Amino acid sequence: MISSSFSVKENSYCQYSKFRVGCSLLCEDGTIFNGTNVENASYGLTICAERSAICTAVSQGHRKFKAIVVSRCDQDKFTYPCGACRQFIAEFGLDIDVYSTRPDGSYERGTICELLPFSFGQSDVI
Ligand SMILES: O=c1ccn([C@H]2C[C@H](O)[C@@H](CO)O2)c(=O)[nH]1
Ligand SMILES: [Zn+2]
Repeated sequence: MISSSFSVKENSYCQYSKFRVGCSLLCEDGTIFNGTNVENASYGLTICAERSAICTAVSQGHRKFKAIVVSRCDQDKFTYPCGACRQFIAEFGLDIDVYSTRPDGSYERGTICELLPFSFGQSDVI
């Protein structure tokens, strides 16, 4: 998962920010989907790597996810998904593990519930 997120990061389309992000999403059945950030000249249309991977997985009929691994740029620090992506991940389960990596392969982990406490979700609207 970590190495595949590193690899897919190279496909990042990020000519505006130059901030390359790669993401690997593990489904409960073991299938892995990858995603990168895809930027746009109309900046606000940019989609993050996390949402890109989730949309790919859902489009292929997968909805049950165990973990998501995110690798960003080549910075030597751990960073976590933006607020929009946290909300997007939480839609599919508050127990999903979120891993943040560093270029040396080290990682930190937290559940989406820890990253997005008091979240708004399906039970609030259905
Ligand atoms: O969780 C995040 C946060 C940012 N980005 C992307 C969006 C944009 O292309 C670049 C800089 O914000 O990083 C992601 O892919 N995931
Ligand atoms: Zn995001």
